[in-house]
Amino acid sequence: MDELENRRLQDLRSKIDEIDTELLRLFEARMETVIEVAEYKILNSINILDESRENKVLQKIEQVKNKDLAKTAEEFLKAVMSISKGVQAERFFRPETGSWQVIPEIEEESKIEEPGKCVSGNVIGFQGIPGSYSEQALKEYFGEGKNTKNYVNFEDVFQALAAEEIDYGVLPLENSFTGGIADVYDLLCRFGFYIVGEKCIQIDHNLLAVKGTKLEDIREVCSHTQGFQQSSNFLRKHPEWSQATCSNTAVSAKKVADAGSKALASIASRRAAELYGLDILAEKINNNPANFTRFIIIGRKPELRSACNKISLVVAISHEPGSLYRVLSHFARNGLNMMKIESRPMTDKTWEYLFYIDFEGNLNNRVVKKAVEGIEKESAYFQMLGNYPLDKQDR
Ligand SMILES: O=C(O)C(=O)C[C@]1(C(=O)O)C=C[C@@H](O)C=C1
Repeated sequence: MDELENRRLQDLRSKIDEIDTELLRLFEARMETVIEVAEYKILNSINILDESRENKVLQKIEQVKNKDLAKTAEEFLKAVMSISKGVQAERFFRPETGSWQVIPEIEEESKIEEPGKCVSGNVIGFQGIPGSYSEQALKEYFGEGKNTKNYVNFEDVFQALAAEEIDYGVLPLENSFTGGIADVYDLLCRFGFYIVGEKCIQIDHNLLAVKGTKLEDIREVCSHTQGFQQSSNFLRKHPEWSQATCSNTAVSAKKVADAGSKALASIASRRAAELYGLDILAEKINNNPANFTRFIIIGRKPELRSACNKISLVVAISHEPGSLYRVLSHFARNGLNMMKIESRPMTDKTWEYLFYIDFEGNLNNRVVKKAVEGIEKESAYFQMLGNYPLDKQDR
């Protein structure tokens, strides 16, 4: 190659370099835009694949002046759209559930109703029956006089939300004495719904029985497992009492009232005693006088408002030295306050764990967003559970 030819090649290559720089700038802009499109579509339940839009995009090849390039221009656009869909899928598609998921960062604040001020037509579900602590949390969060529906099991509340029978669900997530409520954590992951609020309530358990009952009449106590665990010191003083587990503390109070037998007692709330006409034989029998349960409000969609200052997410990390450290380093590096981390065994993988993490922040904040993106990249599995206003009693 003579020197002249060599120079010509160099010139052409530097022209290609300039074009590539420009192409990469445009590529980045397109990918950022298709991610925004995906976020919008997921939040509005619109399919990612839109063939009619793709056909419209392909019509742009008419703009190509060199008609010899029309066919390859079409291939180019098809490839770009294919890459775009790959980026959308990589970022948002969760193959394990077959659904799309978005970090709730683009919802416009003005459009969102605060769950506590939810429109009158909204129906709120809870587990248990009237007099349950879940109903108390519901009333304290949403206020009195709302449309409510109650369900036998925690899973029924999730199913009802999925079937659009209810708009929100209220569920206990953790107790200050007994810790996390495993079933609710597992259901949160399985259904992929969002936490949109929380309410902490003080739980005071009481020993209830039909009117005129004395302690020595009792043979059996019924309650929810949490009621038993949180009152274990009191129950230890009565080893002669057998224990019967009910799906809910209020259900146990109703059972005692229905049975009408002095041999039966229940551990439940003061309101349950009032509702089912029972006597309180012993007040505040919980081990810890400061016994709190944190309830979460779940919804089908994330609800991001400026008042949201607490984020919950779940991650699975790879079996590699330092992997948990790398996930947690994003909190330290970005100066974010981690409030809780709890591990739960993965149901389908023995000795592998999911980590539930709560920390302070709002997803519209650039630093928070950066940390969340970093954590997502570092994790083998990532699920955003929600960004919601912290209930101050949780501190
Ligand atoms: O415009 C959209 O709806 C997009 O999601 C973007 C896009 C594209 O890459 O242009 C990707 C997927 C759809 O099938 C259609 C078009």
